[in-house]
Amino acid sequence: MQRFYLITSSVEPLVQLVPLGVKLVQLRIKNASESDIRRQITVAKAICEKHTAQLVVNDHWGLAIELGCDFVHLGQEDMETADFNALRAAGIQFGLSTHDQTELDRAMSFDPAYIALGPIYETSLKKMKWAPQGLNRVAEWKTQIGQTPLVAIGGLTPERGAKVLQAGADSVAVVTDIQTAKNPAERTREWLKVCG
Ligand SMILES: Cc1ncc(COP(=O)(O)OP(=O)(O)O)c(N)n1
Ligand SMILES: Cc1nc(C(=O)O)sc1CCOP(=O)(O)O
Ligand SMILES: [Mg+2]
Repeated sequence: MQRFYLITSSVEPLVQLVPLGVKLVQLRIKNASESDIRRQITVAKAICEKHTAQLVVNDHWGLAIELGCDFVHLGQEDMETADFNALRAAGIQFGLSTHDQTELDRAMSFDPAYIALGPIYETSLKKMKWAPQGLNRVAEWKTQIGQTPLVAIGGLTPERGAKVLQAGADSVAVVTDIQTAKNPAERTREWLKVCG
């Protein structure tokens, strides 16, 4: 699995960042109309195909099927409504969010392409009911899930990302650190270096 996992809130940053060598990208759109989400997924898919990057569509599994995407990310609430049979029939891989043991047990029963654990550190992106998981929890999750890839998310910076990878994560997912960087391209290069 790719060690650096870039998540953006819209398709626009992908135009600049994917050509830098980012190979795993999540489009995490909130609060847009369905037609605009459809447009953004279509553009993101074209950019990722051109640069041989893997696009992961967050939440919108129905549109992912409709638009011929091959990877989605689902949280625990998304899992309530997702049609896993339809996803499997369409050959779409899925990654699942987890925050505690109950969620991990549930998620593993779906045989996901990866398990995400968060928030590793405090995040300013969204209000969360879980305290920061910390590095020991990363190691514990990896021990439990074995060969299933582990994605760590929440409050990550390049410095923290290196420690999280060392603790056992296979991949580090990042939103705010790049979204709010003065120079997102420069910051992305830094991440790519840290993730080797
Ligand atoms: C890689 C990764 N991990 C976790 C999440 C969070 O998913 P979810 O809990 O469904 O929350 P939203 O992102 O939809 O607000 C994620 N998107 N990606
Ligand atoms: C979207 C999201 N989900 C999380 C989880 O724990 O499931 S943490 C998180 C925010 C990650 O963004 P940032 O890099 O901005 O902290
Ligand atoms: Mg979700």
